[in-house]
Amino acid sequence: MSTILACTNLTKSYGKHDAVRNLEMKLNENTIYGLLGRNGAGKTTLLNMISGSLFPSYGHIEVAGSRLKYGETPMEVCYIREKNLFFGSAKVIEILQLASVFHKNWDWSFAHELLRIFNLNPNKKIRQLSRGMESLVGNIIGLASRARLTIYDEPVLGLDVLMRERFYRILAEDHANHPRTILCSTHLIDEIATVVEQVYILDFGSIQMNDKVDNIRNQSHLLSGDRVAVERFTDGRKVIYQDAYGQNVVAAVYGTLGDTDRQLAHKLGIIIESLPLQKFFSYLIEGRQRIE
Ligand SMILES: Nc1ncnc2c1ncn2[C@@H]1O[C@H](COP(=O)(O)OP(=O)(O)OP(=O)(O)O)[C@@H](O)[C@H]1O
Repeated sequence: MSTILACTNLTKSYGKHDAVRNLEMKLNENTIYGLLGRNGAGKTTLLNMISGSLFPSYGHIEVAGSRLKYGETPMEVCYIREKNLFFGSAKVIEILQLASVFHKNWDWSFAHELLRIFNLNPNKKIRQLSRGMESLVGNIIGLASRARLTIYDEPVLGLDVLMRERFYRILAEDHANHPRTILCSTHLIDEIATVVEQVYILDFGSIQMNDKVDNIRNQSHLLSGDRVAVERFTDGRKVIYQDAYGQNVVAAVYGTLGDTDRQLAHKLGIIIESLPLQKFFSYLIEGRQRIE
């Protein structure tokens, strides 16, 4: 599979603080990725660099094989920011008309269909929209642009659960018909897990892990039982988080557990449960583990 985006040794410093540090990222064509990280992890800084709005202190970015130059906006990228910079006095339709100029694969019939699906009046002014409706304008641009690389920074912010589900469903359906790469930054991992194939987890400006969602699901487990038994079982395994409650211990373990492992756990009185992705993400970040 060919690469649409490659970040090499990417660093962005503000004074002595590295918002992004020695970051490596490679995105394949036609894949949907999630970018996860807690507040201040460096997600927006990274996305601003990929979209050409911010220049790295070190390292470089290649989009579709070309190295991004200072001040250059990559033509293949459609970036939908967390905080849109739309003119308040412009109408929704005028914002879409402006966006269509910058994206050569723009699909007007799809854009009109999306306005209808999301109940947005094209003649309303941006300043008359609610926070969620404004997010929807950005989401429509991201979808209708059909760019080779679409980047969303928190696309469902301010959307109610119905609109969030609708957005993710349309994203998945449209991606199946018009494959392209989508990178979606979010805090809501469980919601996005139904559409993303792979996730990058960012913490303190660096990638903590990068894996397929299915692998994470199959390999993350929550063990609970007597402290001695759990410690014996987890010896030599990748423990991403551990907490004690008196004599009992709860441990989050990353790795494959085969039949023999499960039989041993049963013998030791250890209960094994699968770990929801959101919980895995919290444990990984709280335990500050890096999974290679
Ligand atoms: N212009 C700036 N000047 C100084 N520090 C900055 C600047 N922009 C970002 N930072 C710092 O860089 C770090 C990363 O910020 P960034 O906005 O990229 O995080 P984030 O993961 O997008 O957070 P959130 O999820 O809260 O939006 C933070 O510590 C932030 O304070």
